[in-house]
Amino acid sequence: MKSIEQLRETWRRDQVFDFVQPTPAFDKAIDTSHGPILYVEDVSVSFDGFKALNNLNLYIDDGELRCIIGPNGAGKTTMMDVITGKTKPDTGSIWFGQRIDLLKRAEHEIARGGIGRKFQKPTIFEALSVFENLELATASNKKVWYTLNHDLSGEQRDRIDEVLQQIGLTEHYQQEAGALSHGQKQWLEIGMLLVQNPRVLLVDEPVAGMTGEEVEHTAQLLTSLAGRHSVIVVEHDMAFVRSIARKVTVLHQGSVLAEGSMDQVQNDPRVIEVYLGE
Ligand SMILES: Nc1ncnc2c1ncn2[C@@H]1O[C@H](COP(=O)(O)OP(=O)(O)OP(=O)(O)O)[C@@H](O)[C@H]1O
Repeated sequence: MKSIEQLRETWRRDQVFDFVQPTPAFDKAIDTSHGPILYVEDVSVSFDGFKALNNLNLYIDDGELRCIIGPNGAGKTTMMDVITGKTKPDTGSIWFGQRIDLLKRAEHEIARGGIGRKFQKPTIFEALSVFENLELATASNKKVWYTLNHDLSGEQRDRIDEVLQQIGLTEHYQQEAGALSHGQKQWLEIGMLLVQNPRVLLVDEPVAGMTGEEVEHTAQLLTSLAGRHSVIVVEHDMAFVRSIARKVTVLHQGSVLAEGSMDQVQNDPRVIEVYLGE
């Protein structure tokens, strides 16, 4: 008969109870060989008969930085809600690469599977240090059981150091998060997503309330993330969008009204009409 010690060695918690099974990583299944990492096709969402999304079609290429603009009520938030699984559309399909059907996945699976979302209001732990916040965010990755029961691995520590550099908070790593400036809190929250190595990052109004210097830093940060991640930025601040934009999508009444460079969309008569009529 095996001793308790021997049993412990062979016992795998994640194989005992279904409910502690870690979410399977999507990584290997994400097929971007045709270019896009996200396919949003013919997606409609109605609230009490009102169409917040109306046959929306949107394709995001792997590694691109896309800005999404549009007047109030255009459907930008609802678009992020359907991609992240918060809202299930009435019709249409959403694929992560060519093989993962996001409509069959729950919100937490999508988050852990590689689609990170940064809400407007930071949700950092104010009483913890910058480093501890990043450490906790690391723990919510796919190996959650492992991470909660072990010290950080060298690889995780290296990733946190790398992210601290990216978000410009290396010198503040011991500082209490609550004492950071508004901009630094926003970067920390982006960092908390980055330590989980998301393939896609959705960022909602990242520069609202920031100082000019903070806006500039945020522009550098988001542009530096493209390539390794696909970044979707929803923003009202046109000067900021202009400073980072490669391709811009204009939403209006739940559909794509125009798409192209910032100059192209700003000179599009349909876009001008929609914004002037706001
Ligand atoms: N849960 C809901 N119930 C009812 N109506 C909703 C709901 N969520 C959104 N809507 C409506 O759907 C439309 C699109 O809303 P959405 O928040 O997606 O637009 P938005 O482009 O993000 O706007 P804003 O720029 O003002 O944040 C709006 O008219 C909104 O009132």
